[in-house]
Amino acid sequence: MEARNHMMNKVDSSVFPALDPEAGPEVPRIARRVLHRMLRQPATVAAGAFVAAIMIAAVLAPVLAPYDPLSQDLRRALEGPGGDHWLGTDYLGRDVLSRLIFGARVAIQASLQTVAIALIVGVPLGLFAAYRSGWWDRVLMRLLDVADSIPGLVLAFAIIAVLGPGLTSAMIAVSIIFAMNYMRLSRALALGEREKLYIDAARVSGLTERNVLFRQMLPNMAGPLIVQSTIYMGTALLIEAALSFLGLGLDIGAPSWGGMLSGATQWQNQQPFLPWPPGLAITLTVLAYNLLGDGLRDALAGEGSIRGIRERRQARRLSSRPAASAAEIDGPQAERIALSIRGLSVAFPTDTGIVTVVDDVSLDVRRGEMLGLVGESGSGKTMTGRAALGLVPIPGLVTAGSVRVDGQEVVGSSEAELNNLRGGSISMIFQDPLVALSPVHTIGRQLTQAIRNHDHDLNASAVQDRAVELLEMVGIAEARTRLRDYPHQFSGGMAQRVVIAIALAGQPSVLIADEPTTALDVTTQRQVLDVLADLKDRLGMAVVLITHDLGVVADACDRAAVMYAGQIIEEGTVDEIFKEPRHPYTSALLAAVPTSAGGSGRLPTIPGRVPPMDALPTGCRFAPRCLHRRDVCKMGPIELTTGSRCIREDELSLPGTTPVLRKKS
Ligand SMILES: Nc1ncnc2c1ncn2[C@@H]1O[C@H](COP(=O)(O)OP(=O)(O)OP(=O)(O)O)[C@@H](O)[C@H]1O
Repeated sequence: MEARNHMMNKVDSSVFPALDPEAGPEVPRIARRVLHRMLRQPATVAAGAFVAAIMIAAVLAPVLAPYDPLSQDLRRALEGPGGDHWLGTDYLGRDVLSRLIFGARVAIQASLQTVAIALIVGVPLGLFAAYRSGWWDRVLMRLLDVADSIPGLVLAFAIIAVLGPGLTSAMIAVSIIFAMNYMRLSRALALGEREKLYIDAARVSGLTERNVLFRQMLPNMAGPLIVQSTIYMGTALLIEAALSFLGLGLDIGAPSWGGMLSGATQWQNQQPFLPWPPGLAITLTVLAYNLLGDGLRDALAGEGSIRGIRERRQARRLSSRPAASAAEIDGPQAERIALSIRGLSVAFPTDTGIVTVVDDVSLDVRRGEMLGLVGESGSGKTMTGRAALGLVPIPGLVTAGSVRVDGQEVVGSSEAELNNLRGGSISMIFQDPLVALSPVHTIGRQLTQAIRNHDHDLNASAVQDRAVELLEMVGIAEARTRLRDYPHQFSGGMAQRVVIAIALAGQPSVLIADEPTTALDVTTQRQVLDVLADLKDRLGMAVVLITHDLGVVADACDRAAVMYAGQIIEEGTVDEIFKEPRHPYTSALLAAVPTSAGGSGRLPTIPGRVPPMDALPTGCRFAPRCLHRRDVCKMGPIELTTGSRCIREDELSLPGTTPVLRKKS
């Protein structure tokens, strides 16, 4: 609970668009843009105008209709179109135009009511099933499966049998069938939305379930639901017309398009024009509904989701914030910073509450610099690296802080913006190269694909040349020939070089290398580290080398940040960290590294284990394992002030070491 409160306090509502109280006004703006796009589609405009005209006719029927639609004049039966009766008269001498206008009322009312009932019933159930998941979802979906297995017509008859005959019962039956489809659609949409960061953020912030469902998720699902509704309106209208045609709808004399069509077919021989007005009204209205739905779908496709817009706006706002790092570091230094992380926290919702696994991490990595992010397993190194690319796995989320790559904010950026950033400004390589490469495509195909992703203008031979250049850059001999090889034809070290080459395709300024040498033997490790160090110098890249091996840090890095239980506990140059550690944890880690002095016997180990992230001690997180702990260490959180998170750093004189540097290959 404490962890949860702690996390909630840290949630910065400005980081999460969904929680932004100002997010509301985006919706009318999006609606305006969608409308603007629809107005540029002539077919959609014509369809919209037609539907609008029908709706106006339905509402104003008593004013617009020249005659009473029920008034009969048998002397003038079956007249063709003329001055008194613009669309002629039917077999009872009733004015066809007036009946058509009043018929629009029935058609519009039936379609609107049917769809409205279906939406009101189906969408909340679908949302609820997806959001709650678990047995709620299973029970609701099984019930739906049972209902779905009954043919629609049988189900409709069953409902009519219960409710009694008549148009209203029939349309309620149709509503229920539509509602089942809406339930499936909204569940599928909600399942997609539920996994997104903004929903986690909304949950974490303590918003009520109703608020999350209807204020956060529903607006982002509106597009497909509206499009589906226009299609169902047409279908409902057709069903109403068919029921009336068969005499199962309204009273036979009442003006409905289906009823008019039915009567007209009996008198078609005497008055061939008679079926045309209701027939055309039905066909054109259904067509207009569908065209409107198509146009709306196209217009929404150009827009993305409402959340996408909120995210873009948020990203703009974040990128207009002054960069803390730039403000804190002198001009020329600040310009050289390629990756700046400030107060980053990452959390995961778990059964026991929200667990913060990366807590208030701040780092700067300059161009041409390699920073070693070192720590025991589970200390939060990978999660920090992933957050830098906006790749925190679901259901984790960034709960606070900022990550800037080349000055561009990552936290709160939309997927589209992140996709531009990833591979371009920042790239990442992982531990096992063979998992990162597709086994069924040649290296050349994978490399050229990566190059094309970033440079669409290069022709085929330029792409090929660039692929060769990249392979040569990472030290692969006979590069042109090797482009035709598959990953299994490469050794582990060579495959890791290929992975690095692919990561370089977009000329990133920041490369996150997550344990890139762990899966390799010692000699190959050295070679891959040499490649990274060489690229960092030649290309001026900022490299973050994630590792649990201090030897690797000594070999390749300029600076190091030591992580423990989600926090950076010490930071400095490699020389400072190794020779004069200021945190007992760093010192204990160093004691476990082989030294140039050699020595006999077993290397010392650190007693105890890293505490679970949901049961951290108050005060210094390392205190329970620390040989230098005092009561003061347990009193409260300790800040990373002068490069160390040890409250006793001034009193302690901790032993360092001279690491064994592996031979350059
Ligand atoms: N999908 C997840 N759900 C819940 N917790 C997770 C998830 N992924 C990671 N964690 C937790 O986040 C914490 C940090 O994990 P992270 O992978 O960043 O550690 P690490 O220092 O990189 O460890 P390693 O060296 O083993 O990769 C760990 O406590 C881990 O249990």
